[in-house]
Amino acid sequence: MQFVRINDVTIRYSVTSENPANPVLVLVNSLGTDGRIWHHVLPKLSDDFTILTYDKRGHGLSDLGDAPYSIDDHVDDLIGLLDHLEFSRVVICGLSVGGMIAQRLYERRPELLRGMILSNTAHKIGAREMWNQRIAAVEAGGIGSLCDEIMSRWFTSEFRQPANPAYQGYCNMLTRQPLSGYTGTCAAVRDADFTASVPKIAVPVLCIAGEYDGSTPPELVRSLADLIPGSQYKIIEGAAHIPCVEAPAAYAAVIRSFLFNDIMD
Ligand SMILES: O=C(O)CC1=CCC(=O)O1
Repeated sequence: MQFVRINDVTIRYSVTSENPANPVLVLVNSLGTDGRIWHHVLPKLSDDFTILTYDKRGHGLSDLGDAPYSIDDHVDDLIGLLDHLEFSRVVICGLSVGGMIAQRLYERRPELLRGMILSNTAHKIGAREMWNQRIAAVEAGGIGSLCDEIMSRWFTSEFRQPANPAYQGYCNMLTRQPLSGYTGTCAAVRDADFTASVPKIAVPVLCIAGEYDGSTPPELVRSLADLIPGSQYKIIEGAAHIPCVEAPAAYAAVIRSFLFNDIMD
């Protein structure tokens, strides 16, 4: 685990097995989570890829910075982190708002990317009013007041059992995120719309949906894939919004297949 100061914000990051011969895969976490969501996926991919994970600003051990944020604030941090590590021509895998960060990174700095995995995400997620209501509810009652509702979209009912300690752990992860980091990123998602820019993406793209995803349902992810020429679309069965937690083997397998068949020469 390492830390770097970027744009006056301390960012926590981690890089696996830095073998210069391996392609770099950058994993970008979702709203209300931090880089630990990738824990079960890393061992399945790290023999063949150098993997960068980090905590977006306002999440995990990274600083808050000045909330609310825009997607560009998150993209500035990621560009700073890639520059710091001297990584370029990476494959990015962004989950949910992480996928929006990926879409905007491509728009701003396409030369940094050789491929994209847009996971449980879309060109536009949710209506402005929905995000404003969520921000107001969290400001009034804390993130915990929405925990059950949010978890019902993140995980299947099989996972959401009180006897499942992992379920409790991810509730803790959500509710322990800094309030303004969470609401600040809600504002970034609210204000983002990449409908016009994603048809211009000209690197290989894999769009991943979770069968039971209540936040970015399969038909929404499919509509993103339909906008991107030549993109692939895969559904992870038996998972919801966070398949890297609920179905890490299936998730790593579709990523591996895409990387080996469509990215690496
Ligand atoms: O918490 C949610 O509703 C799901 C979500 C939307 C954007 C994101 O990153 O997560």
